Amino acid sequence: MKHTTAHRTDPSPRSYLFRFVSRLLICSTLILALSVALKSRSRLSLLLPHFSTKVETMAYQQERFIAELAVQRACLLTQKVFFEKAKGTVSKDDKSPVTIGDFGAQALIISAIRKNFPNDEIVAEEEASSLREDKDLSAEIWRLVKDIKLDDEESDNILGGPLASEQSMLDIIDNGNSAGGASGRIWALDPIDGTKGFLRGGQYAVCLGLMVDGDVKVGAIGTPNLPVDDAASLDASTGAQQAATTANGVLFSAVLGEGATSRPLTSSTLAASKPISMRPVSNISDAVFCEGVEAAHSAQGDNAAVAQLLGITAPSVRLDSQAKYCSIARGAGDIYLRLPVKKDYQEKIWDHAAGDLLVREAGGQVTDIYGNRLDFSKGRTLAANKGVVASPKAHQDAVVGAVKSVLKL
Ligand SMILES: Nc1ncnc2c1ncn2[C@@H]1O[C@H](COP(=O)(O)O)[C@@H](OP(=O)(O)O)[C@H]1O
Repeated sequence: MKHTTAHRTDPSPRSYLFRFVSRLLICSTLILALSVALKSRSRLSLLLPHFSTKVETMAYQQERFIAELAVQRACLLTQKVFFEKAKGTVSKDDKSPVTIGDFGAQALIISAIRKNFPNDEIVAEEEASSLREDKDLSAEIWRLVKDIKLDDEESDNILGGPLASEQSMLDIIDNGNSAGGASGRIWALDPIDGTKGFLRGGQYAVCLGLMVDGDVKVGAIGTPNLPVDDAASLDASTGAQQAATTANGVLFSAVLGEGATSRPLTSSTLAASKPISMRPVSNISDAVFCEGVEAAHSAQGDNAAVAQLLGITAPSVRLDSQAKYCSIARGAGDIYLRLPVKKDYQEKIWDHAAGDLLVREAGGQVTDIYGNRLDFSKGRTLAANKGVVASPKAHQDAVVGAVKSVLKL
């Protein structure tokens, strides 16, 4: 048998030199290309103000995905709590279903944030000290939390899978104790917004927003009792009934500079999304306004006076929770008025962060009663603002003008 052997001859000094020079050339060309690319990016961002936002916000796609998936999983828990425990309940004492749902949803969402963004801070509504003292309640919440998972295993694993133990659930709940503020990445979480609506079987929302240096960049809101149909509107008297019969639940989300979307809530992977936007309103008197069901949370008499001043004759649509922001963002209503009842009440950031971004990304504007943008950099509350006024951008000045006139500001 013939063997053929390939002989490698040692390269000559000339070919060494040739290889060295050619590698040097390739490296310097790459460095040159990189620096040109970086320079042209900063030049472009001066010429096109949106360019830098685009580049920056593309980084938030992962945050949006995790927020949506985490909210979707937490909605499974709130729905389970409602159907097992809340139906027919009206009280809101410490052992109420809403307390169970609140703690459970908070634990699930914070554990998903911890898994994916371990260095981020979280401002959440609940803290676990009362749970540590009430062993029965803690055990009951753990029994629910440990069994909640998305049907799609891969999606559930992305969120970190099931929580490890009852003790770790309590520790995770306490991770929501950030003081908030003007710097760093801070999530604002309301595990069940609209607790009264939840108990009634009406509207409630699972809300999560990400602020970076005090500016809201990402928002996700799950509304398990809103109908998927954009055109469907609810009011206080029919909301509960419709929720029980026609609603499938909707998951809303937005990223700063990227627009707002909605998709049906599922128990598995995320469903396909579609862009949403506010309804075009050429004449403000044709607008429909939304307000809270609870008279203790917004001054319904003042809201009505503002509507009258604007020539609005349609009755208000009353919804609990940030479902109001969601409704106007998808054109089921146009204006959201939350005029203060108590002079010294400070709105909580978790009640507004995600909704504020959703409406602005859907073509609206959100301010307080003075016309100032909501300032999420002041800590756990909107200490620099009073009330909320949201409407299509083109009409915001007129609506705020009417608010000032009614409130004599
Ligand atoms: N005096 C007040 N003025 C405005 N908001 C208030 C309030 N007292 C409580 N709230 C907030 O109103 C939220 C509900 O809003 P809405 O009435 O629009 O559904 C409550 O959230 P929770 O339901 O999470 O407790 C609570 O944070």
